[in-house]
Amino acid sequence: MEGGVDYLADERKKAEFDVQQMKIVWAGSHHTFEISDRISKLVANDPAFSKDERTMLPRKELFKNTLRKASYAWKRINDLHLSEEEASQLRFYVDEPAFTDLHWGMFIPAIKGQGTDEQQKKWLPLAYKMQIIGCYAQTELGHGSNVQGLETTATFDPQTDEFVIHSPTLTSSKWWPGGLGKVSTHGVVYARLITDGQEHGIHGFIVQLRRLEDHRPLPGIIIGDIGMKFGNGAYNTMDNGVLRFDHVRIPRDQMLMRVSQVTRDGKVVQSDVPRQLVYGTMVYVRQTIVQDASCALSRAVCIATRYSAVRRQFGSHNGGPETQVIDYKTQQSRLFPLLASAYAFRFVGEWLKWLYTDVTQRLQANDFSTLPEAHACTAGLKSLTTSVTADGIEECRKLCGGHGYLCTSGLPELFAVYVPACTYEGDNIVLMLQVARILMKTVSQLGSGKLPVGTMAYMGRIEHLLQYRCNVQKAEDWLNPAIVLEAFEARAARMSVSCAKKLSKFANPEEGFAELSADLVEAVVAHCQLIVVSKFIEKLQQDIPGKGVKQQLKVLCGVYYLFLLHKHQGDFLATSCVTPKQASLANDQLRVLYSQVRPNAIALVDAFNYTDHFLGSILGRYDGNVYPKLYEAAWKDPLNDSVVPDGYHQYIRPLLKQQRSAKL
Ligand SMILES: CCCCCCC/C=C/C(=O)SCCNC(=O)CCNC(=O)[C@H](O)C(C)(C)COP(=O)(O)OP(=O)(O)OC[C@H]1O[C@@H](n2cnc3c(N)ncnc32)[C@H](O)[C@@H]1OP(=O)(O)O
Ligand SMILES: Cc1cc2nc3c(=O)[nH]c(=O)nc-3n(C[C@H](O)[C@H](O)[C@H](O)COP(=O)(O)OP(=O)(O)OC[C@H]3O[C@@H](n4cnc5c(N)ncnc54)[C@H](O)[C@@H]3O)c2cc1C
Repeated sequence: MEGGVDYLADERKKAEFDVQQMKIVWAGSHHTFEISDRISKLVANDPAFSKDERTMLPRKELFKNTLRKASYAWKRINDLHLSEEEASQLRFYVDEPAFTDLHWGMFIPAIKGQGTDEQQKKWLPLAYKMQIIGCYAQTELGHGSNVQGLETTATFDPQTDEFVIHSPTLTSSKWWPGGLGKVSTHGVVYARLITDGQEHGIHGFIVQLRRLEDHRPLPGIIIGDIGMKFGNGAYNTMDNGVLRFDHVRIPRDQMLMRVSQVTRDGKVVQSDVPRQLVYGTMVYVRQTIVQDASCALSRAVCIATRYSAVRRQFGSHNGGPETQVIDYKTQQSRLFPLLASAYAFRFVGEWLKWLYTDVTQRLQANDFSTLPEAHACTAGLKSLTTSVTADGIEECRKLCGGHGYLCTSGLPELFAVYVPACTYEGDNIVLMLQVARILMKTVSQLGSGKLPVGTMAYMGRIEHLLQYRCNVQKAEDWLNPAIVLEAFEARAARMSVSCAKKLSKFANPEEGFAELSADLVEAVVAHCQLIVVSKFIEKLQQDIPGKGVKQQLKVLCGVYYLFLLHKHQGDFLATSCVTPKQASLANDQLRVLYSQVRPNAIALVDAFNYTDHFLGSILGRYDGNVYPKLYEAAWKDPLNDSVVPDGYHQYIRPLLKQQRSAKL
C-alpha cells in the first residue's frame, strides 16, 4: 500500500460480516482458497509477470512477450513441482490469453474425451510434458456454428492405411483456432470422414502441423496468424490461426476413435457411445466458461465498486466533502445487481462443475442418460452468463465515468478480452436455440408419462404452474425463497408453453421454429435465469460458517432475483405470474436490499481476494490511492517521452504558420 495509507479503510470498517470466511465461500473451500491465495501472490510478486505495458506494445513484441511469459510460467511450474491444480491457477493469475489455454483447455480434453485408451496412452504423456503443443482446429472460414457444414475432408486410403486430410475450398480453411497461428505443433482437426466414397460425418483427427526440429510447417500445410483483433493488448496475445491442407497424409490410428472406428479395410464401426460425444470437448469448455464468467464480472465489479467509493461528485454541504458516487441510488441500482450476479454465477458455476463431473463419471460407466441435460445446461448457462458479463463489464466502465475509458482503469482491456466469449464455444444465440429445441421437446412430451428430469423437472408440475397465483401482499414477502422460486418457475413454464402452443399451429415445425426463434430465446433466458436463482437459493440452504456471511449472501441473492424480476417485469406481468402491485412491491424491496448492501460493498469485493496485479487497474487499487497513481501513469505514456511531439515540425508548425499568415 502507498505509504501504508488505506484510503478505503473507513469503508472496510463498515463491513457487517467475516470477510475471511466469505473469501473461503467465494473460493469454494479452504483448500482452493489456500492455493489461489498463495499462487496469486507468487505471480503478483514476480516482475517477470508484469502486465504494465501490455496495451502499448506493437503486436510482434506483445506476442513475443507472451511466449516469454508462457515459457517462464512452465519453468516455474516445474521448478516448484506444482500440482495440476496449482499450475492451472498459475496460468489463470498470469492473466494473458496464450496458446497454453488451448493446449491444456481443449487439445488435451479432446484427446481424453474422444480418444481410445491406447490413443490416450500414446499422446497424453507427450502433451502433459509439452513435448508437443496442440490446438483445437474445428472452425473454418465458411462455417463455425454449423459444425456439420465443415468442409475439410479426411478420406481413408486403404492402400496405405492412411487418411488424406484436405482443404478442398477457400472456405474450408481452418480459421480462428487459438495457438494454431504460430505455436502449435499438433492439432485436433475436425473433418468429414470419407471411406469408400461414403460420408460418415464430422470426426476429430490428430494431425502434426509443424516439424519438431525447426518448427517449419510439414509438407502440404499452409499455416499463419489471422491478424489483429479487437482492442489493445487483449486477445492479441493469442495467435488465432489459418490452416490449409493439400492432401496431407496421417496414419489411420490418428483418428480419435472412441465414438466410431475405421477398420483396416475401411469399414466404419459405431461404438455404443453416442455420436454427440464428438461435441464433448465443447461441453467441457462451456462449463469452464461459466466459471470464468464470475471471475471476469467480479473483476470489473471490484474495480467499479472501489472506485465508486473513492470518487466524489456534487453534494458538498458547508465546504464538507462531496458525496461518494457509490451513495447515489442510481449508481447502486446499476452496480449492486452486477455484484450479486458475480456471486450468483460463482455458485451456478460450482454446481455446473459438479454436474459435469457427474456426467463424465457416468459416461465412463456407459451411462449416457444425463448427456442431454449437460448439453442443455452448459449451452444455456454459457450463453446467459457470458452475455450478462460482457454487458456488465461495459456497465462497470460507464460506472467509472471518464476514467473508466483509460486503459489504466483495466476495464477496456478486460472488455476486449472478454467479449468474444459471447461468440466462441458457440455463438450465444445459436446455443440458446439448442436449449429451445430441448425445452420444446420437453413440453411436447408432457402428458406422455415421461417425466422431465434435472433442471427441467419443474415442468413436471405444469398443471400447477399454469394455475399458479402469486400471493405476495407486502414487500418483505419477496424475501421468501419458496415464493420467488414458484414465480420464476411459473414464468419460465408459461413462456415455454406459450411458444409450444404457437409452434403447434405451424404445419412445418422447422418453419415455425424459425419464425418464433426470438420468442424461443426469451423463453430460454427465463429458464436459465430460473436455474441460476434456484442454485443460489440452494447454496443458502448449506451450512455457511462465519459471522454474517450467510446473511450477506441472502441479501445478494435477493438483489439478484428481485433485479431480474424488475428488469423482466414485462414477462412476469404478461404471463400473469405477478400483478402490477406485486411487481411494484418487488422493486420496493429491492431498494431496501440496496441499502443493506451499501455498507458491505467494499468488503464484498475484497472477498474476491484479487491482487492489484491481477486486477490491473489503478481505479480498483486495494488502497484506493487513485489520483496520484493516475497522474503518475499518464507521464509514462510513450507520447509524453518528449515535450514537443514527433511530427511537430512536419505537421503542426506549418499549420500554425499558415494560420498566422492568413490573419496577416
Ligand atoms: C479453457 C479454454 C479457453 C477457452 C478459449 C476459447 C477458445 C474457443 C474455442 C472454440 O470456439 S472451439 C469451436 C466451438 N464451436 C462451437 O461451439 C460450434 C457451435 N455449434 C455446435 O455446437 C453445433 O454445431 C450445434 C449448434 C449444436 C448444431 O449441431 P448439429 O447440427 O450437429 O446438431 P443438431 O442436429 O442441432 O443436434 C443433434 C442432437 O445432438 C444434440 N447435441 C448437440 N450438441 C451437443 C453437445 N455438445 N453435447 C451433447 N448433445 C448435443 C442435440 O441436442 C440433438 O439432440 P436430439 O434432439 O437428437 O436428442
Ligand atoms: C476469439 C476467438 C477464439 C476462437 N477460438 C477457436 C478455437 O480455438 N478453435 C475453433 O475451432 N474455433 C475457434 N473460434 C471460432 C468460434 O468457435 C466461432 O466463431 C463461433 O462458434 C461462432 O461461429 P461463426 O463464427 O460461424 O458465427 P456465425 O454462425 O457465422 O454467426 C454470425 C451470426 O449469425 C447468427 N446465426 C448463425 N446461425 C444461426 C441460426 N441457426 N439461427 C439464428 N442465428 C444464427 C449468429 O447468432 C450471429 O449473429 C474462436 C472465435 C473467436 C472469436
